[in-house]
Amino acid sequence: MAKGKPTQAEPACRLYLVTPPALEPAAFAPLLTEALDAGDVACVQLRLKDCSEDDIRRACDLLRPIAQERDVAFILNDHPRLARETGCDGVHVGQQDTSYRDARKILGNDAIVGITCHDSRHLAMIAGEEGADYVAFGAFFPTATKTAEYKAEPELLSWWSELMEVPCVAIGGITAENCAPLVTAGADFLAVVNAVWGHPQGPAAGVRALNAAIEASTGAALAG
Ligand SMILES: Cc1ncc(COP(=O)(O)OP(=O)(O)O)c(N)n1
Ligand SMILES: Cc1ncsc1CCOP(=O)(O)O
Ligand SMILES: [Mg+2]
Repeated sequence: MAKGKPTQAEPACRLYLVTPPALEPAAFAPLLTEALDAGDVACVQLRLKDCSEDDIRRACDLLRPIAQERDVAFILNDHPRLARETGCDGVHVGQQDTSYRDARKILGNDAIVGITCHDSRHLAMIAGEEGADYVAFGAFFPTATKTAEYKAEPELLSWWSELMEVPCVAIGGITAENCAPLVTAGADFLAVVNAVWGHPQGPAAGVRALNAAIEASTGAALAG
């Protein structure tokens, strides 16, 4: 994930993979490799919940090179200090986490800092003005991965992308079957957990299905 909007050489909407909330790094490494070798992925977010800092460090040390060797940005959820310490490309922080300002102070200007904005134009405007590298909206669809308290609509993506340069990420229950309205509305990135790691034919099939759906929706949007 380069900082800023995708260039003309890049697809208009790209995949943003978020890891399952619990994983065993050595067992997960081949799955991550399989997913990243299956097609275009802009970014991987390591999102481990209920883990010690040492567990997160160990996971970063093993998984970060797999992404970075493939020019895929590796972003850590929730922990800006650990992100800096372990050589991640950036951090994702939510409204209850470290503030944007502190995360930026910890990581410096070259790092990617993304912010959860739920379904809120107001939160997104603040994040954009403060200098966030992307704003994340969701949940767009029902999800079993996280208890989602907010429900976002595709119009939020079209409003944002028509008005703002800062890229927007859509998250929450996104699958190859339901993603078309989000792509058409202007999502720069689709963030997914279960559609890839829970795909019945494995993560490579998940990445291929999502990229095919993104391409089909982008083609349809250009034609229409
Ligand atoms: C890309 C992306 N968008 C939203 C979130 C959610 O962040 P947050 O609200 O801090 O919740 P947790 O993920 O920490 O449970 C995200 N992680 N990534
Ligand atoms: C982290 C997060 N934030 C809002 S929904 C969500 C989980 C998305 O996972 P899935 O793609 O499996 O619905
Ligand atoms: Mg968080």
